[in-house]
Amino acid sequence: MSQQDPVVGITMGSDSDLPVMGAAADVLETFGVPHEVRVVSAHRTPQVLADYGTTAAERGLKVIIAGAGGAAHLPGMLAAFTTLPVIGVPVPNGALNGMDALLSIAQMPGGVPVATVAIGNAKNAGLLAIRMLATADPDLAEKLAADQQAMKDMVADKDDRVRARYAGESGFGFTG
Ligand SMILES: Nc1c(C(=O)O)ncn1[C@@H]1O[C@H](COP(=O)(O)O)[C@@H](O)[C@H]1O
Repeated sequence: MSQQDPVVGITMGSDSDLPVMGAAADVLETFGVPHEVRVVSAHRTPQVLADYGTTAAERGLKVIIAGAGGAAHLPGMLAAFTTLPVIGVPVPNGALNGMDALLSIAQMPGGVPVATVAIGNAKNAGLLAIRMLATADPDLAEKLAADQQAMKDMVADKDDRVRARYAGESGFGFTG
């Protein structure tokens, strides 16, 4: 397999999901994880979905991310066609703003698991895929650890600024 062969497949039910799903591609790009991005629909292109799911592992994919809105059957149907881990992203749209997609994706029958992230949180889907890959990739695990440390530093910074702003105002002897 060449260096550039995708190991993560990002799929979505429509190109209208792209503004949300782009965040998954962005985080994979940042971590240097080869990925592909496809529009695949359980309802509108069922045969393409079946082909994608059945060939994903033999094409070298390790994880599939699937985002869909409304009656979101894409992640579950992909999970039915493959043994690869599937991460579902409920895309917010329409009258129910993602609640429908969240329940469609999370409420899978026993035996066909789909990992589900929060409504619209494609970034976490990307990060979860990276965590899965990192279990067998020490370089990637190191990058994840550095990213986590940067987040800790950022929050510590915020804490410093908030504490400085309210220092001496608490009246409860708040010294932390
Ligand atoms: N939920 C699904 C599936 C599927 O689950 O296979 N295919 C398309 N869709 C969703 O329909 C919404 C509206 O799509 P359009 O914007 O194309 O009308 C999108 O959020 C898409 O994910």
